[in-house]
Amino acid sequence: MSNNLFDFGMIGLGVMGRNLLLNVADHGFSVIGFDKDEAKNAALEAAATAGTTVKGVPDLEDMVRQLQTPRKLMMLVPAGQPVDDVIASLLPLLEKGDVVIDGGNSHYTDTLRRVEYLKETGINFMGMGVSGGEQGARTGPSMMPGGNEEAYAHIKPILESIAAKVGGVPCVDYLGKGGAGHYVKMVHNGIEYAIMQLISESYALLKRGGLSNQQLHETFKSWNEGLLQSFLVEITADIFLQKDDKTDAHLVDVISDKAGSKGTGKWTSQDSMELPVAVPVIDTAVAMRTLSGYKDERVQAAAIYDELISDLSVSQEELVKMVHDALFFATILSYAQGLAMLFQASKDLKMDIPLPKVVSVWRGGCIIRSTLLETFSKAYNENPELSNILLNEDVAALVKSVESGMRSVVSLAAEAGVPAAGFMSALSYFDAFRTERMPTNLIQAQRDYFGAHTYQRTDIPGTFHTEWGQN
Ligand SMILES: NC(=O)C1=CN([C@@H]2O[C@H](COP(=O)(O)OP(=O)(O)OC[C@H]3O[C@@H](n4cnc5c(N)ncnc54)[C@H](OP(=O)(O)O)[C@@H]3O)[C@@H](O)[C@H]2O)C=CC1
Ligand SMILES: O=C(CO)[C@H](O)[C@H](O)COP(=O)(O)O
Repeated sequence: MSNNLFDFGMIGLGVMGRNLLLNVADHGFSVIGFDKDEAKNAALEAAATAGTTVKGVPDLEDMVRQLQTPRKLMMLVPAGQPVDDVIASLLPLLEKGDVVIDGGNSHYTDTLRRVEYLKETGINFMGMGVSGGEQGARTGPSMMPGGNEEAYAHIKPILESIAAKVGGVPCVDYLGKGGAGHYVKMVHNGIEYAIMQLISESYALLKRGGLSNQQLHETFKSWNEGLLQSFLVEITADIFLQKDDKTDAHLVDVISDKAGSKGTGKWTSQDSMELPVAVPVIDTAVAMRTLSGYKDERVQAAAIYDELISDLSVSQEELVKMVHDALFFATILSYAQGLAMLFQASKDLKMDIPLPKVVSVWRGGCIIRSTLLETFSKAYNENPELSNILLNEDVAALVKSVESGMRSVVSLAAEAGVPAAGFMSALSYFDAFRTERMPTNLIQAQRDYFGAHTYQRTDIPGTFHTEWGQN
């Protein structure tokens, strides 16, 4: 700490802000945090590692005054109005050249608006996705910054030092212009939603097959040692062991089935439709969280319709094998859809998102980290302009190796009445994607029939209209 001035400041000392700031301090930087709640400032200082320089203050102006120039500041506050409020409070306190990073889950259009607005003041505003939750923030998150590349150079040493590392490579990189950082994080969360939905469907099938929580733990644990190795599979294995501290039950069995959401999955779906790019597994995951909230209707429907159509017609051993394959297949499809969306958005929204860097940054620290990302990394390094990873031959080989298990699971779920919308959506997307001629020629005929919307032919160039039904 030189001149008694701090290297880095944080606004918002909640779950993410506190942990990320402590992580920065652990890497030799002097840090100062601001939260109007004095208890949070005290908690920050109390949690600091011995020998590090960490201070919490309840006054924003006081914090800004104690930062080295050009100032390097991050905010980790709830998305939306709080971010605009923080910016408004900061503006009179900052100078040209200062760097302000919004590390929360802001919508990328808000970020774009803020970048443009702050450009006039000479303040470098960057939107950055942070992933890894509480633990990741404390020990090594994955970070997805976008915006002004020159401003990134000022904060790069700090971010690289605190990021998760895979093979010594930090899981942070400059990911494109404007709102690119938050766009990449939004799609990351869309993929997160999709994989979580698929894991929950795997759980439903295995549970219907009679696996106990102990067996579910063992199954997910062994999956995490193979092709399916990932953070989400790893924590799922742990979850099945957790006992409730209020009853004798396993905690998972007493948790309400209404799933929450803060919006990023929905934004991914909404934006995919704007582009447009098809991301049906993500759409399905969003829809299933929504449906989970309609508890009263589901309870009524369960009384009207027989929930248990039939038992599963396979042994537990066969079931575990085929669900494993289906989960692997559909997980690949979830990444494929999200990455295809990034490919298109990068061009259409002029963000120049480098996909090889995106998958590299996702390899460690983040919620969707998995061994599969190594394969995708290789695919994008071979061809950075790959529009869909399903077109890469290594990925195709993996997909083909588990395709039959995927088909068996969809049949089994349909037969037995186990809801598996994510799996079904993944397989249907795949079957459409690998189809040279979809049946959408009929839709074109219908559109032209009722609305004179015209159509193109397969044999003659041009646009055509027919007076239908006259021959
Ligand atoms: N939790 C997670 O796993 C992850 C969260 N994120 C994102 O990071 C951001 C922060 O999340 P998280 O740390 O979990 O949230 P918390 O609610 O734990 O913390 C938010 C902090 O922001 C402060 N704050 C709220 N409004 C303002 C304001 N107007 N001015 C100044 N400070 C304010 C709060 O202060 P106080 O309450 O004292 O007023 C609080 O300390 C969100 O955008 C979230 O979506 C991203 C990745 C993972
Ligand atoms: O960004 C995150 C992880 O990457 C946050 O944990 C986020 O809150 C998850 O989304 P949701 O609350 O909608 O499930």
